[in-house]
Amino acid sequence: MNSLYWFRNDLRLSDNPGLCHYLQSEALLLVYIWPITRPWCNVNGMGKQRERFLLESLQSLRDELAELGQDLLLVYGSPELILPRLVEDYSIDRVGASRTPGYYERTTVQRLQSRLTVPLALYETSTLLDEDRLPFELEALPPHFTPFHKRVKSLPIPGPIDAPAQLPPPPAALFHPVRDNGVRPHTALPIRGGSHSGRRRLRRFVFEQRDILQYKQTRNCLDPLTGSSTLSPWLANGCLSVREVAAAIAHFEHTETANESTYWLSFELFWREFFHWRAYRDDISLFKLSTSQKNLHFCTFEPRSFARWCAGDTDFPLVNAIMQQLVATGWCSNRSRQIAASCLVNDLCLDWRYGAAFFEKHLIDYDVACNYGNWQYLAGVGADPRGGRHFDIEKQSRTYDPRGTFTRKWHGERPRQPRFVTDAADWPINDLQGQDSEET
Ligand SMILES: Cc1cc2nc3c(=O)[nH]c(=O)nc-3n(C[C@H](O)[C@H](O)[C@H](O)COP(=O)(O)OP(=O)(O)OC[C@H]3O[C@@H](n4cnc5c(N)ncnc54)[C@H](O)[C@@H]3O)c2cc1C
Repeated sequence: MNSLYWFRNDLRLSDNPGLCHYLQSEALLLVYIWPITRPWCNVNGMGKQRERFLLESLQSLRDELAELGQDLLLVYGSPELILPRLVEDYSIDRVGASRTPGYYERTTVQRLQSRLTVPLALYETSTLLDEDRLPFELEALPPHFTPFHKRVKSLPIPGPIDAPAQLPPPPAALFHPVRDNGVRPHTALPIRGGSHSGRRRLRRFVFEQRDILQYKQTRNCLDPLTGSSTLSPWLANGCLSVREVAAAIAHFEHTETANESTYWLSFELFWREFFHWRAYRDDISLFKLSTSQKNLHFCTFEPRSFARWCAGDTDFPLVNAIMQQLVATGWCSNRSRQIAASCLVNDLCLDWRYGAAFFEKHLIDYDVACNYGNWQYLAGVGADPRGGRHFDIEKQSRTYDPRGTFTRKWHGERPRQPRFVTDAADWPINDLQGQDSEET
């Protein structure tokens, strides 16, 4: 039997339950389809750092596959057009892929299913628990994190499965090298995509430097690699599985020590879990401005405010520094994301989705469920029982950047600008007043 496995957000060999279903095939075609980024909320394309991290993750997967005599076919286009063609060209009998949240992702799979002449199976590869292990139907998912966590926190999490020792050979196909986009990691975040780097970071954070023991105290640090785990880029691209991270924490707690911090890191993994299941359940409403009459979100779209926020040129030096860090490195801390998001929603009164789209473009850890779920939460239209969070940016600066080191490092101080500017050429006020008008 010939099989095709379509890698999506599961760019790894170890703990990949989807791939494991195809080890007995006669020939196995492994495919990755470059994500199509659609223009949305004045944002288009993928940021250079996000693209770089993804390309490195693909190269690393390809290197791992080469050791097992396999390769990865990297293609560009729509899955629903590409995969049926590959099925025909390579006489494929069955197709497998990981299940991923997201409305476009789901509708793409639906269209693909209607075009394929062979069965398509989807596997859960990105959550701690499988859907059939949840103690409720997805439709009855608790509305907020706390009741969700109470119901799932004691359930056994399946251990990660080993990488296959062998893979069936690929069919005779033309495999192209993974391109290099010429971008290097920023010196402030010198990390690379791929399972090897992800596992190294996990080992260091948990077992070697044992930073996990102070995580609860340091997690709000604005710099990467020194406060929080900074595992998100590998988790989001699937270079690391969330079960591998959970297993490493459990092993550390079992063999070394458990404290509030080790508990807190697992706790954060459940936030990720919650947002993933919410994204599956909420589908397209994850992208709606407001999800009910109760949480109608009043906002405007003032292009200049949005442009200033994106460029890190607002009247809030800390927000400017965060935005500079985000674009330069592709990452910013959870605290920074909350501050920047609150600024966009509450101080600039913009539609939260514009901010989410900008994050989507740049984050090397972009994850549709975590990004849109957290933005909804911040804007008070999602899973937050308190409804909307307005951060006092001055207070946040005093607490999290008391000496202004972070703000200076990322050039957050900008000359203040008038709140509204009117270009006399576009809006000749003097004309309206009947002064200085030129006869035409
Ligand atoms: C507006 C906004 C947008 C966000 N967008 C994303 C995104 O696109 N991708 C993404 O992975 N995370 C997102 N987050 C969640 C969180 O900010 C990042 O997961 C975290 O900053 C990653 O750094 P870390 O790995 O050092 O996290 P740690 O604090 O070390 O946490 C460990 C892991 O737990 C998970 N986690 C932690 N906090 C959250 C959270 N609030 N929600 C969901 N999962 C969490 C992540 O997988 C993270 O890697 C967003 C948060 C906000 C407020």
